[in-house]
Amino acid sequence: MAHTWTSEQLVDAAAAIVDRTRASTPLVVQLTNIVSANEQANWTLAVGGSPIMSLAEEEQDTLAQLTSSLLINIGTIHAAQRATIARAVAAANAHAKPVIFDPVGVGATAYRQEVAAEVLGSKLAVVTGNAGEIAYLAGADDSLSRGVDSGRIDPATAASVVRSLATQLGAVVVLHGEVDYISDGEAVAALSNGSARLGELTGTGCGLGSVLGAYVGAVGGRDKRDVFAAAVGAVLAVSVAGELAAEHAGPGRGSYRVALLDALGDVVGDDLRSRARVRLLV
Ligand SMILES: Nc1ncnc2c1ncn2[C@@H]1O[C@H](COP(=O)(O)OP(=O)(O)O)[C@@H](O)[C@H]1O
Ligand SMILES: Cc1ncsc1CCOP(=O)(O)O
Repeated sequence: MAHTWTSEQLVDAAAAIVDRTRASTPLVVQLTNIVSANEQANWTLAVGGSPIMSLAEEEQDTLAQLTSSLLINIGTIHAAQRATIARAVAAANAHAKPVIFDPVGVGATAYRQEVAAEVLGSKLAVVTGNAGEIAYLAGADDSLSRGVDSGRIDPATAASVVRSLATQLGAVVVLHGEVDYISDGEAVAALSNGSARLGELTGTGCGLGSVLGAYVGAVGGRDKRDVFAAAVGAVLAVSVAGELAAEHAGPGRGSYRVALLDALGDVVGDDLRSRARVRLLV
């Protein structure tokens, strides 16, 4: 079925979600890695969400009832977390809470691939990753996957990979990088905001996962059109904050990291309306 978005409508819907999230404070349960967790909690707060990081399998049923969304990130996956993830995803599905999955480094090891396959067997609202991670899940090209950093991907391949993976999973798929590609299986949006300085920091892709958690939590996750707009909003919020931070920060990466958090805390819908560079490819 053909979608009915224009790029202006999509940016406007995304901008409204940025503002709505600040008014609604969605709770985002996050099972994530030990590298990025603190940054992710702060990014969630910065965009108006409420983070709770969790490690215990025993509390997942209760958290699933309370939460607006669940973020799963396998960046430092281990056996106990694997069991916790299985319980959390099952509980979120049972309570119809949207699940965002970030398969960090999935191309790197067979163990990550086993865990990712388990998560992909559940109902997911959004799958988000860099070119290597998304290409691996789509079965596109092994050579793109290397550790937790992005591989290069050409635009036509990126567009077709996100669309086919979105159709296959029944989820919105985000491929982030210098240009970001987002699809709900029908539309494919290419977003070219951002700053090369985002590449100076680890955990920006993970932080994007937390922003996705907040925005998808704010819209509820039932309507694919809303989830698509929320995903576009999350990528734009991070990318536009990345641009604003680059305009103010000192030359060191520590300064950029702080300026980025500040900018993310200040981003409002009108910043997206004035700065978004969004093209609908399909
Ligand atoms: N060279 C770049 N130019 C513009 N935006 C970028 C660039 N690299 C990354 N981004 C933005 O940074 C955010 C995080 O993406 P990325 O750097 O791919 O994450 P990761 O930490 O997984 O490598 C995304 O919103 C993306 O749009
Ligand atoms: C360095 C590292 N190692 C395991 S998880 C992680 C952080 C990855 O963050 P991102 O996926 O945002 O680059």
